Amino acid sequence: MSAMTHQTMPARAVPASVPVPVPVPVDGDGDGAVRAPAVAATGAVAATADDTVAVDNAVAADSAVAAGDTAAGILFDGVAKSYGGRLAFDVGRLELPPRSFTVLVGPSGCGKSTGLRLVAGLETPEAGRVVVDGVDVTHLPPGERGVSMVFQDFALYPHLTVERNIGFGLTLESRRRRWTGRRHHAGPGRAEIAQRVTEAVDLLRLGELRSRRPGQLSGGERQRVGLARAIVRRPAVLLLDEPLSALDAQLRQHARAELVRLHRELANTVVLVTHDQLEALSMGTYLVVMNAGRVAQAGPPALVYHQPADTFVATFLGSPPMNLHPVDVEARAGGATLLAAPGLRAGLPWRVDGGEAGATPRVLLGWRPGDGIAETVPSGDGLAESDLPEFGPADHHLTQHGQTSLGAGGGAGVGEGAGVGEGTVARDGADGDGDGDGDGLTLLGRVDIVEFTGDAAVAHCVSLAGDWTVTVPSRSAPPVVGTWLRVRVPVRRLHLFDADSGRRLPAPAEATTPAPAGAAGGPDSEANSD
Ligand SMILES: Nc1ncnc2c1ncn2[C@@H]1O[C@H](COP(=O)(O)OP(=O)(O)OP(=O)(O)O)[C@@H](O)[C@H]1O
Repeated sequence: MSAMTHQTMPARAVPASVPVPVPVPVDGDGDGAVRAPAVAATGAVAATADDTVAVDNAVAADSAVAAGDTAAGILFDGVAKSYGGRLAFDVGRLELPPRSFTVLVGPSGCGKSTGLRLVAGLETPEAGRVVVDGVDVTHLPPGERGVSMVFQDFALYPHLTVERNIGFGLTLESRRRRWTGRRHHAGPGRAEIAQRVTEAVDLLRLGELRSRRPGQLSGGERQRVGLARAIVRRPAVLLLDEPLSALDAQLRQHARAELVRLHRELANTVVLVTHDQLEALSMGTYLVVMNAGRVAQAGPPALVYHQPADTFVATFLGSPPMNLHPVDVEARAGGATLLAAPGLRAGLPWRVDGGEAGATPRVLLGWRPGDGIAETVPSGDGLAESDLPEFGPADHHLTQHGQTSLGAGGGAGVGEGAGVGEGTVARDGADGDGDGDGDGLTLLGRVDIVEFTGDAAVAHCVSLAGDWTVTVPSRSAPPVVGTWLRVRVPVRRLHLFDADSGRRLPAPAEATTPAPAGAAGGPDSEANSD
């Protein structure tokens, strides 16, 4: 990840590994003659005598969009970018909604930063178009795209006060226009710069720090200055490349809330890159999960969490990750299905089939650790598959002879009841509450490890159906290593995937639920229609 802050960016690609200080003047004539302040070993920008560099050309203020006109959506249309013959970014079609807080998430090296750099103009794609606010910006210089970018460590000028750091880009802008004789479109004057800096200072609550230098600021304060420097340009699109990664856990949590608030106040489009799935789920209004340069799934975070398009998304989002079990599929009377594996039974009130091919698919059954309702089984020794209830209407009540409930899971998932809502994912049987009519999963396992996480205990269990984890709220008695647990999961919290392709096998209720606008699904969907 590059170490630096907000852009006026160089028109040429800057290697990701080279920290680029800010603001970097636009190399408008394309000769590469952009000089930037030296970067100290720490990643902070060192002062140089000539950090206001002579440059030419049209500059960012031309494209800085007025605050009231910042509804810029972003479209990747058949965009491909490779390095050394290896595709780093390969997206058929992906639309990031205007005014969204979009989060790009995925494992290291999956192409998140490349996507951001393609929007910023720091990279040029080999194929396809990047469209910002309806304008094809693929071949526009960075400074003419109406975007600002904040990098990982906010690299501030150590010799300048907070106030001057924030206003630096605008001052540079103003001088540059004088030098290049572009008086027909004057840069911001002193009064305007002062006013815009004051606005940014107020927005980021930096009033008391205006006269301090970066060395006198905490990490969180430096982050706010970095953001102020980006937003002072009033960008239609604000690109954030892991800006929180340098902060400690407490500051990071605070900074997340600040970013969400900032987005609300600016009402612009924000795109944040992170590899932190908690950040991805909690901050964004739109989520793009990437894998190996491609979009695995895009949509509102709650939808992506509750209806993951494939096993990659299912296991990448959520901590601990979703449990997956290979199961046998058996059709039952009345259009129902029994899923079975050693020590595991699940009844579904719908038929699982292989679509037009008609073949029974090989299936992976998934459930989230927070969705399981765990019960200890005191007479656990010697428990076996025969202890599982038979599939059928009378077999779903598991509270028998002295079993101890370890808490009510089944519905503690992220986004519960929000956005996607019960209606879109519910697929219960007749009683609609997910635990009736013999439906849902019952699974036996022996507790191997217990992790205390504060709010809960996570029991790692071994079973004939594979290893799995279940989360038990801390108000319940914690599971004990070596004992047996029986876990029940309501049918509406079960996930099915094709064992060969890994793709989701949607429940009937999902198939009839209209997807929210722009909520592209998995690899089959528009998001990767190429
Ligand atoms: N300038 C470059 N030259 C060569 N390869 C590059 C360059 N920039 C990125 N890559 C490669 O492209 C792929 C995608 O990189 P990218 O930085 O977009 O990933 P990322 O998802 O942001 O990763 P991380 O979370 O680790 O920052 C990686 O395999 C990376 O090694």
